[in-house]
Amino acid sequence: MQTLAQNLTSQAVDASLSQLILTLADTSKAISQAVRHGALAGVLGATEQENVQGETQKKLDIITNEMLKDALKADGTVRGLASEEEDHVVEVSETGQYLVCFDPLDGSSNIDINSLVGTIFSVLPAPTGELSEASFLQQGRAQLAAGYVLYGPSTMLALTTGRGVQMFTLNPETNEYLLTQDAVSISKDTAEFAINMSNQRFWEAPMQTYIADLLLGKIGPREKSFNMRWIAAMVGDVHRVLSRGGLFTYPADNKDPNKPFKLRLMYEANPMALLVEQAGGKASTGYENILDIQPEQIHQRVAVILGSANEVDACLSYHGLDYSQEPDPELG
Ligand SMILES: O=P(O)(O)OC[C@H]1O[C@](O)(COP(=O)(O)O)[C@@H](O)[C@@H]1O
Ligand SMILES: [Mg+2]
Ligand SMILES: [Mg+2]
Repeated sequence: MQTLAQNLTSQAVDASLSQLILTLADTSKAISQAVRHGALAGVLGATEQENVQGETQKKLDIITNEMLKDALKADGTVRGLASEEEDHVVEVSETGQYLVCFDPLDGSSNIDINSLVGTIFSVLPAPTGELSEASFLQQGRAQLAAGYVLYGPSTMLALTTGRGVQMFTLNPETNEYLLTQDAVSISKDTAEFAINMSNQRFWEAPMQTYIADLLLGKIGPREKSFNMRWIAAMVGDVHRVLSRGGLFTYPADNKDPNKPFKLRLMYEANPMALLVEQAGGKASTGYENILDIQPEQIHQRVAVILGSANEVDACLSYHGLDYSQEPDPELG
């Protein structure tokens, strides 16, 4: 089995980008250890602090953020970073070529129940000139690499550098990531969906109707039964979608009018959308392709609908969009 380093070489990934990916991977091994020790290391539980988004930070949110920041500062290829747990962008090295956006620990509410959590990252090219928040506001299509590490029964890394999606499993004996799945491909069709059903009454009408039709199963317009899953960690839900297909959505809701969306564009939606597209799936807000969004803020939130291509199309058709048809050449 190929190691991560061998795989990057065989894919002819640029040397400095490979170095950055290996740094992220090495840090995830240390995070995996910290997560694994759990209550033994006293790392569970919340702190008194809130992040810029008003969410109480867990101890592990802060620990993992510091681990990634320290590693990226030492790496030498990074110009700046943006993190869920940092109010502002952080300048790293004047000579760095890359910007890294990350969610150091996704699925924070799962920490204290010993359930799935992960790290999500996105790598963008660093524009020349002074570093500011504006340097980061690039469309998801500009990402040079994206991936996540899932700290589950085994620790797994899913990665894309724009050459499909590869999955690596951390060998606990050698502490090395080994390629366990190449050319990951999401099935076009699925009978499984993931949504937080407790928000149902707050969704927009198209999502209400779409989910109601899924729940009707064989006796409804879809004429097929669907199963539902919800891990409460995007990283776990997207891993399932990449592994066996499915539709994952965190749609717009009006529970809190000041916060219509939950997931963050720069370090949750964009990297996951690139992985999903590279595996043959689709990722949309319901109204536009996630990778085409022009970001306005580093902590901006978006609606997310992603997964098996035909099922995402089915969901979009309820939003008045039909992406499954080829464009009409007559209409130009
Ligand atoms: O609390 P809910 O509605 O189940 O939301 C779960 C969602 O929130 C998140 O946990 C947000 O991520 P963080 O834990 O990094 O804040 C997603 O991973 C997940 O899909
Ligand atoms: Mg998250
Ligand atoms: Mg997080």
